[in-house]
Amino acid sequence: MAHSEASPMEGSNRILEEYHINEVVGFALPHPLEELPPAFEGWIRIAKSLPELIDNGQLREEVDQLPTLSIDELKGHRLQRLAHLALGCITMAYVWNQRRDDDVKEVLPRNIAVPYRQLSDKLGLPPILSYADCVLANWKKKDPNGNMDVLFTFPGGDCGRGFFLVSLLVEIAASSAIQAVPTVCSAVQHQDQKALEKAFEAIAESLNNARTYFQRMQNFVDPNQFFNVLRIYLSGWKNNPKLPNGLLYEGVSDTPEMFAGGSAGQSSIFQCLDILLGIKHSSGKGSPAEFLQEMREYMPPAHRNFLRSLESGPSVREFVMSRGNEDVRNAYNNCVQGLVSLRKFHLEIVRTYIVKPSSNQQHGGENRGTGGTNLMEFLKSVMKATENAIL
Ligand code: HEM
Ligand SMILES: N#Cc1ccc(NC(=O)NCc2cnc3scc(C#CC4CC4)n23)cc1
Repeated sequence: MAHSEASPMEGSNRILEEYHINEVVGFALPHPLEELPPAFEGWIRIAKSLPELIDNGQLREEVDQLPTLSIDELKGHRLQRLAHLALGCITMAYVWNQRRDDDVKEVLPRNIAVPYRQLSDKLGLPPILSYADCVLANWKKKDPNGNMDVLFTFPGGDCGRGFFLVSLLVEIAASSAIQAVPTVCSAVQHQDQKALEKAFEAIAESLNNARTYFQRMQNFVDPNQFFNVLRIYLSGWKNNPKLPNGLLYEGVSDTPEMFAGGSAGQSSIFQCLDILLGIKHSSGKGSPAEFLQEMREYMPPAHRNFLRSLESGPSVREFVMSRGNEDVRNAYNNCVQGLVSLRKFHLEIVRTYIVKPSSNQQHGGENRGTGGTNLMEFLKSVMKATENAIL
């Protein structure tokens, strides 16, 4: 990671800003916009009404009647992120509609496919709803005392709101761990044991705090609504038997294309901490490491580059193992333990929200993760690899 000569804290803020990482909300988009220019009101109107339009069977008709708009008027990162989020939500609703297997659309009409691909290319994001869209950019301050709400959601009652907002709160709580990353790198570079111990302590505290937000999921999200409704709208068209060839983006390409469904493997927080702490996931064909690497392509480019820059720096873990004093080793282990306990709790959540509801289904089929892997094996492997990093 590039180092500035300024003081570690000032330098670290400047380094993080360069990678579009905010000191308050971390990888989340600070102050997302809520409105598009008047010409685009149709996109916002439809995206804001997906549950109603799907329920009364009007969604696809409304989308088909949209004019094909030029995105030239959509200036600036925030406006483009809002438009990308709105079109992502409309795309998922248009493809999956009322969730019946015989009701899937294999062609996305040109009036949204063309601007959606143009915005995706501008932003370096995939033309499918991603974590960067519906968690990191899908929020607003509801009132002056800081209550938040989502901008868009899907059928399933308050399930989408709870799922996206709790994830955002975890991201924001864990952002103070990211603030400490440049300080860790600088302390290793200067072999400053005390500074390194303090930075690790800040990371461990941040992860423990993030876990308390994680626990709110059970208050806000109903497992059956999540599994039977919301999950369908987050599904992608890569290795998905419901869209075996992928989705045809009319007016963009002549052949259908495959893109993976939304995944929190697209969360930069966890991947960043894995890299910093030297946690290696099992690799090889179809492995967790391969899946997580692929999910980086679905992140905003600046965040993808931050992870790459972190990977190219000196190994923090090597330094702790070879030169760290006992306090540094303990502080390092507390950070790893913080990630282990988050991932153990997450496994419990997945049992409640996926394994149990899916066993209530007739076919009781294998729980497919995004990207077609068996998700429990994936998550257990990721948790075990974290546990194995304890010194
Ligand atoms: C109802 C709640 C949740 C369910 C059912 C759930 C389910 C899953 C599943 C199935 C995966 C496997 C990969 C994928 O398909 O994305 C996954 C991965 C992941 N989830 Fe969740 N999740 C939930 C809540 C959360 C929350 C609140 C967070 C915190 C931001 C989170 C963070 C992650 C991360 C970081 C991964 C990638 C694997 C890892 O780094 O451990 N999840 N989750
Ligand atoms: N059966 C089944 C089955 C059920 C769920 C999944 N995967 C899944 O929901 N991934 C997303 C995810 C995981 N953890 C978290 S926190 C925030 C998000 C999000 C998001 C938006 C979509 C981008 N996520 C796989 C299989």
